[in-house]
Amino acid sequence: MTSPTILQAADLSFSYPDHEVFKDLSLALPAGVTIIRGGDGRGKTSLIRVLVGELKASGGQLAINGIRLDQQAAQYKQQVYYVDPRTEAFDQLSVPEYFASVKARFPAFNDAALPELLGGLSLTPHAEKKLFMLSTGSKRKVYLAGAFAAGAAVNLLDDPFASLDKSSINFVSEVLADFAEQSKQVWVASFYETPAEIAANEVIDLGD
Ligand SMILES: Nc1ncnc2c1ncn2[C@@H]1O[C@H](COP(=O)(O)OP(=O)(O)OP(=O)(O)O)[C@@H](O)[C@H]1O
Repeated sequence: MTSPTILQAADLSFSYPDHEVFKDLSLALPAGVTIIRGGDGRGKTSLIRVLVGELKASGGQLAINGIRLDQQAAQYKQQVYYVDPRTEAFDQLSVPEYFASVKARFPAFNDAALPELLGGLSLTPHAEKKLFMLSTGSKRKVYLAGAFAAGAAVNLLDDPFASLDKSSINFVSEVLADFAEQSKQVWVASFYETPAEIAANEVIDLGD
């Protein structure tokens, strides 16, 4: 039996004013883990931001659980967790305040998972700090922990191993291996090279 599609893209195209990034991309992503693979500048981040609804596609359609971005944008976006890893938007929040903000958006937020997530990502010593006090890697880990707890239907992780220590990479891989087995959430992660640690259900290859 094939799993039902959660995230659907039909003939999706995206261009910056001076060049085309991708054209007529069609996707039918079921629950589990999908990897976007591509070399430098191939469009991984742009594709993620189009799927989130932050960048407007130049053509095509997107739907999550049958809710179309062009018809019900707010309801579509409510189903998506994505944080630009470089954002400074949450810098003035403490780690618990950041998680509270995620919980306010995603009612299925799993508070009970936080201690294990913080431990697995070696964030426990930083658990009360404000985000601006954290290193790039620790901040990225807070956003990853937020994703893992949020319970969103679609989760987009841009280069999730970047700036992470080996033990956190192993932990993220284990968490994603668990999410590969469930039936309600799509996990899309972009990488320069498909990592051996991650068994993806689907791969979107943007080339080198
Ligand atoms: N705001 C922008 N305006 C114009 N071109 C852009 C813009 N942002 C990115 N680009 C270009 O679009 C292409 C795709 O960029 P994107 O960041 O999506 O690729 P990527 O695969 O995520 O790259 P990397 O792995 O280097 O982060 C690149 O050629 C990039 O230089």
